[in-house]
Amino acid sequence: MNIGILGAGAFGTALAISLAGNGPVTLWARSHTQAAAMRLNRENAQHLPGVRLPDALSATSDVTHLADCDTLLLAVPMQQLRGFLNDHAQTLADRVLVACCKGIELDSGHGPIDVMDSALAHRRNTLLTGPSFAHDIARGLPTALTLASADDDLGRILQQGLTTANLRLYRTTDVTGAQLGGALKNVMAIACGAVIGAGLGDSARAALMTRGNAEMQRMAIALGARAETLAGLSGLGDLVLTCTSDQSRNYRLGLSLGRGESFDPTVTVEGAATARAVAARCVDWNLDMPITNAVVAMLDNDLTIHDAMAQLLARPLKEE
Ligand SMILES: NC(=O)C1=CN([C@@H]2O[C@H](COP(=O)(O)OP(=O)(O)OC[C@H]3O[C@@H](n4cnc5c(N)ncnc54)[C@H](O)[C@@H]3O)[C@@H](O)[C@H]2O)C=CC1
Ligand SMILES: O=C(CO)COP(=O)(O)O
Repeated sequence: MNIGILGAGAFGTALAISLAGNGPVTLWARSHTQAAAMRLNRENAQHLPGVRLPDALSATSDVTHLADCDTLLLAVPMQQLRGFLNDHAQTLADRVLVACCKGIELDSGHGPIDVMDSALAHRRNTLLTGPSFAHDIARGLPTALTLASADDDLGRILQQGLTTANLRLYRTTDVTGAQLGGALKNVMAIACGAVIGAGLGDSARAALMTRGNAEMQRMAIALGARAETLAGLSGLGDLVLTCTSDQSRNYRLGLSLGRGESFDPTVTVEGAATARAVAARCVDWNLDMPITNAVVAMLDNDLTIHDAMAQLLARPLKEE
């Protein structure tokens, strides 16, 4: 497998570092300056400082250097994915594509594979998702991820080719479940960060994670996912990681909301747009998504975390 990775942020770079242990990998950055600095300094100083880029990793900003790559990993943020696909349709044509982003597109309500399926003519579109912080992967720490492909034969090939010394891949054909698990856990991480930031305690966080998991399952199953996918790495696994670690940017945004502090708007926080994308559609989908709606209200400054918790606690009592 000849692998190229497009998007030289934290995640794309971390995956490139790990995959370079298997053989040559090309990492494409849209910025000439960034690619040149990575070649010169053997470091992605902007997104992954302090980690040496291995010799088997070639950094470039020239898409023609991807000509020999049969498999392309796309590591750009979710809301940029469609524009990126349109800009690079020629480069991406006839390759196996692996989206590495997590989220739901605001304009369409679609996840990464759905966006690729609608934007590109071909259908070899897959997704790599699951609990993994870029810094952990880049430092060679053990990580398990989910490779989602509707075509199981393709899934097996990718599972084999993208497994590395520290990345263990499981696979699923439930692309809907994998997309939604990875997207929705970020919304729950914002909520959990807000609870901890406001000093509401670990018990409240455990309640939110569990009810958040129920909310994720409800939506995913309504949209055709399998319940076991949501109980796997791409759902529960990533929910646990992201709701409990301040390595997570979504969780850190939540912490800031809970503390009444500002948050750097240039940081990639996928859960904010995803929460809005879901909240805008959950009435049409006939879905009860109280935590997601509370997150949107907090992001819009319509609710404090204390009011949001009071509202959630005051909901009608029900069976678990
Ligand atoms: N950082 C992490 O630990 C993990 C991130 N992810 C997912 O990976 C995706 C990317 O996140 P990060 O790499 O962390 O973000 P980042 O903020 O570190 O980097 C994003 C990169 O995308 C590039 N980019 C943005 N728009 C582009 C465009 N139109 N064309 C070309 N390049 C473009 C930026 O220049 C930047 O290099 C997100 O969906 C995130 O949820 C998934 C698992 C772990
Ligand atoms: O997806 C991630 C961990 O699996 C990364 O989380 P953040 O985007 O919140 O940093």
